[in-house]
Amino acid sequence: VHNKCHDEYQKTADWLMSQTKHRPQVAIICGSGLGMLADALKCQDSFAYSDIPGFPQSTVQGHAGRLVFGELKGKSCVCMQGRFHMYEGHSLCKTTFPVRVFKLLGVETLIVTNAAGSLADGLQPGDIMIIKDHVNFPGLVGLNPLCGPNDDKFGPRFPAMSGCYDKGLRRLAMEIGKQLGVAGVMQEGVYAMVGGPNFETIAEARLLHRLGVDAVGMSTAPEVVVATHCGLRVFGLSLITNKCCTHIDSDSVNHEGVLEVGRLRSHTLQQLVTELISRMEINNNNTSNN
Ligand SMILES: O=P(O)(O)O[C@H]1O[C@H](CO)[C@@H](O)[C@H]1O
Ligand SMILES: Nc1nc2[nH]cnc2c(=O)[nH]1
Repeated sequence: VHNKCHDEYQKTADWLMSQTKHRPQVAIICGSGLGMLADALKCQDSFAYSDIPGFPQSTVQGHAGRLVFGELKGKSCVCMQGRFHMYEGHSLCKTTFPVRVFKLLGVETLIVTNAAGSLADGLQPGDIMIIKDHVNFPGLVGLNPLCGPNDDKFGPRFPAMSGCYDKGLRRLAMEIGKQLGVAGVMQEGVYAMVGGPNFETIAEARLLHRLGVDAVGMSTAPEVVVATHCGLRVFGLSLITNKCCTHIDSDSVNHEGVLEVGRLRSHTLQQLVTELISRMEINNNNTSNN
């Protein structure tokens, strides 16, 4: 466990607030190949992760490594073009570092996106799965970013995780999907995080299928756990980039294919996320700073 102290998050948040006038209400974490979600932001201020004090570095192709602030339909946003994964060798505390920084910046709502493999018969590559719940496999065996001394300033020792994906935002997203004419490729499902970096064996994919998992990836759950712990409202979506290999004659998965599906669906995802942000209500009752 490599816990960070409150001051380290605060230092990064203070530095960012000294560099930009934006005071974001919504944060977006872009999944593999989904960095274009930041392109919709107006009046951008952007920072390379390597220039931000305390920030880890992105090492995965398809994750640019840039934090972008900007306005979207009257709401102030911050967008991570590139996330951190456990398999890159980061501690879970590092992979989730930005989430607590967002909290200190005054963010109320976190939107997490990812690329994921499908285990459900009804989920095809190109489909969008609204995450209704997750199975945090590393977390179940103690690889949890909240391990170690609890920081009561962020949240309780034993936070509830039932209902961590906001029901109202899920409903709103499905409604927007209908209006955009993409409801046919959208459905809710359960996301499971595995450690990676290898894709699943056939036996592992079959096991996940039998456990009721709809889509699998190597991220997201730790970010959502940390966000829920500190009281952020969370919305999550998976872009289904491939079917998991459940038979010896299934097509095998590769990262280039994952990124390609992201490119093909970029426009739809951008529309969906933009509309969601535009129509979500913000309470403005976050008193963590400014
Ligand atoms: O979860 P994101 O970052 O979207 O990326 C997913 O895609 C990569 C594999 O192609 C893995 O990193 C997996 O987690
Ligand atoms: N673990 C895992 N992660 C993914 N990310 C994108 N596709 C996949 C997949 O099939 N399995």
